Amino acid sequence: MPEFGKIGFIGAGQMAEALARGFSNGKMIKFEDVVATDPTEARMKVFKDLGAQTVTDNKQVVEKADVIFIAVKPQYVGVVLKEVRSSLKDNHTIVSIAAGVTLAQLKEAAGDVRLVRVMPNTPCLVGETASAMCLGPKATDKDAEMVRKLFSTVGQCIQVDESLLSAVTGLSGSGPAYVFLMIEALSDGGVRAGLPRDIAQALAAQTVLGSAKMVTETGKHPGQLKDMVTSPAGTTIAGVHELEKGAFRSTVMNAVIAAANRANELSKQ
Ligand SMILES: NC(=O)C1=CN([C@@H]2O[C@H](COP(=O)(O)OP(=O)(O)OC[C@H]3O[C@@H](n4cnc5c(N)ncnc54)[C@H](OP(=O)(O)O)[C@@H]3O)[C@@H](O)[C@H]2O)C=CC1
Ligand SMILES: O=C(O)[C@@H]1CCC=N1
Repeated sequence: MPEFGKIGFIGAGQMAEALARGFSNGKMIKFEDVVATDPTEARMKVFKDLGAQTVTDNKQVVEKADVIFIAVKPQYVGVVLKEVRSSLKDNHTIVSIAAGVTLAQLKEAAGDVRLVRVMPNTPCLVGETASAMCLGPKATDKDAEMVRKLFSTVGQCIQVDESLLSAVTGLSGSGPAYVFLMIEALSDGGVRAGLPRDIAQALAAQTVLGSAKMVTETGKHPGQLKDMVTSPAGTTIAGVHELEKGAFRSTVMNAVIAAANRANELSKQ
């Protein structure tokens, strides 16, 4: 019996694939212990080609798996859980990654089963996810330990109160998209200044990676690290001044808040 039993994915889209590949790269699971389902044949093929078992009925995932990831869009979570409710047993742990769908809504649809909410992000594909989880009333310490262990192999997983999960969604759930925009914009800037595209993109990505590492490894405040780059009357302050004119920091803050608000709206649908 594998450590986590069989892992099921209801919904085999982008995030399910990122998780499954990440868990497999982190040697937490083998694809032969994964069972997945999705209405889109092309998505089933992705999982089949990776070595997972694919089934055509959501109930079959529940019958075959012990840990079941609900990885459909938020508006379908209730429908999917009601569909499989009668097949859920004591051995099952349900892990929903859907933005905005609350533990109370999950319980209403699935019944009083062991529920965990996780908000991951796509960098789990490269072992660098920033994720947060919260536990439903029936989830056990073992469930918490299992989910933490799974997600810790693909990055970080912190336990938070459910009231913070929309803020987590706005920051780290959606955050990779903001960072990708930043990398694209840095590359475009480099191209505008005369660099070939491939060199610009490599420099932009490595600059973001190295800067993030300086924050995590030195523990210094980002403002202090910014000051270390910024020579008096130098080049950097000229660039920083342009960003401040464009309200860079408040725009990024507003992006996080807009995404968190959207997660709260999804809870009300
Ligand atoms: N993408 C991300 O970065 C993150 C996503 N999430 C959450 O993950 C969930 C999935 O998002 P994402 O992977 O991006 O979305 P995708 O659309 O890529 O994946 C969802 C998949 O579920 C399938 N699906 C739809 N209805 C059903 C059903 N009744 N039974 C089984 N499968 C079904 C969809 O098929 P079809 O296309 O045919 O409808 C689709 O392939 C969402 O709830 C999102 O909030 C959380 C964190 C990060
Ligand atoms: O865009 C979304 O709704 C999902 C949730 C967090 C990241 N992607």
